[in-house]
Amino acid sequence: MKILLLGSGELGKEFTIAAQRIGQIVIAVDSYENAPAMQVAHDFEVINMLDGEALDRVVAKHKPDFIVPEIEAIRTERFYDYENQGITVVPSAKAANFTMNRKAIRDLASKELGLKTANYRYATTAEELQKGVEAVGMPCVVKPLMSSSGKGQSTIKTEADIEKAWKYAVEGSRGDVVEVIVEAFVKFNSEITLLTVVQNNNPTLFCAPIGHRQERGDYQESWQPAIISDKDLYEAQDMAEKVTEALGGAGLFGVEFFLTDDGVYFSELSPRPHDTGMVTLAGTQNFNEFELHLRAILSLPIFEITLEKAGASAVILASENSTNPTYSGIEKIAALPKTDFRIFGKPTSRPYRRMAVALVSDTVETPIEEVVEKAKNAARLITVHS
Ligand SMILES: Nc1ncnc2c1ncn2[C@@H]1O[C@H](COP(=O)(O)OP(=O)(O)OP(=O)(O)O)[C@@H](O)[C@H]1O
Ligand SMILES: NCC(=O)N[C@@H]1O[C@H](COP(=O)([O-])[O-])[C@@H](O)[C@H]1O
Ligand SMILES: [Mg+2]
Repeated sequence: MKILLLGSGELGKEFTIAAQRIGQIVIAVDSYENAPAMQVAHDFEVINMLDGEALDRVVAKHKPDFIVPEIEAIRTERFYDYENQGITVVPSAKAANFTMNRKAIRDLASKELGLKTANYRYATTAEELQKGVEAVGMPCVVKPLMSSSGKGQSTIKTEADIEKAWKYAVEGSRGDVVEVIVEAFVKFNSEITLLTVVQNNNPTLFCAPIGHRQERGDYQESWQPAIISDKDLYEAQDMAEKVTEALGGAGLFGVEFFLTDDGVYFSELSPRPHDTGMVTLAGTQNFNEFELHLRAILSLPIFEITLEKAGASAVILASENSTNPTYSGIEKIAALPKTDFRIFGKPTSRPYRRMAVALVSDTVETPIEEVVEKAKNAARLITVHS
């Protein structure tokens, strides 16, 4: 089968490797040359994926069987057309289109499906944001409707923050829409990603929940399994099933939840492998999240997902701009037991750009905090130089 991968970062690279291993053809697309997945794909294209005509050209040229989005910033409206042409858009044109825009997915989850979410409003001007803040109360979180990895996201604690939050969100917005969502701050005890695998002819399966910690809206460490109550787990699974069913198609979704004293809140979801799911690269499961995504897409039956180990991942970020990033400390991390790492091979760095990840695993009985601590210490051994 021929797969057109739209987005070629670290997640796409691992997906491509999984696909290559079982003889699939991958054409990797991104906005810059030598992106991680391009380094391991059969062929590549460099285009602006928000440009519908450029997308049409690439689709017409390669005639893929599958289109697999790897990022959100894509002219996803075109996907409905590709579906009509007989191409399978993963997981579905609707899933990719709805999750690209926080408004579409939030209204679907909250209004249509009745899932519990933070109270929220939308705003297209600083004045509307002021009204939104009054409605949801402070503290609250502001995010551009189109952004990811925490870009343009900030927390409003006092009146004085409103104007700043508006400007920051508009600057951090990636699409052509100048609109933000303002959400009540959820005082969560922890947050999880529930990797949910929707299969074409078989039941939906759930991975063991993944816990994670975020800074600046971007993940720093993730671990599996997250220790949560059965009640919270069933609530999360039920919500994940409802939202993935409404979006349609087959594939792996990363469904994000906040766990609070008054139950589970739905946050958002990725209709594709999730960054926090990189912990599965530590060998925590019989199949990692990329293999699961691939199998579900190809309609290869997945009999079960088993938790084989406890694991943790910790990110390794760049601190400076560079067009030739290099790495030190690899021999140190390599010397550690039960430890592995990935260097993504990004051709350039900028402050806070995720360049690599440390992976640690241990027996399922090991206290998960210990595994996380080891992953953090391992990550500190690698330095990105400019
Ligand atoms: N309403 C909220 N209350 C409390 N914390 C929040 C809220 N919204 C977001 N956060 C924090 O910010 C993080 C990032 O938010 P969110 O997942 O919405 O951003 P994102 O830009 O879509 O990130 P990604 O694309 O990496 O998933 C959350 O995981 C959580 O830690
Ligand atoms: N939270 C979404 C996420 O983790 N996406 C992953 O990061 C890449 C972009 O990285 P970059 O900004 O360093 O190019 C994306 O291509 C994807 O692999
Ligand atoms: Mg998120």
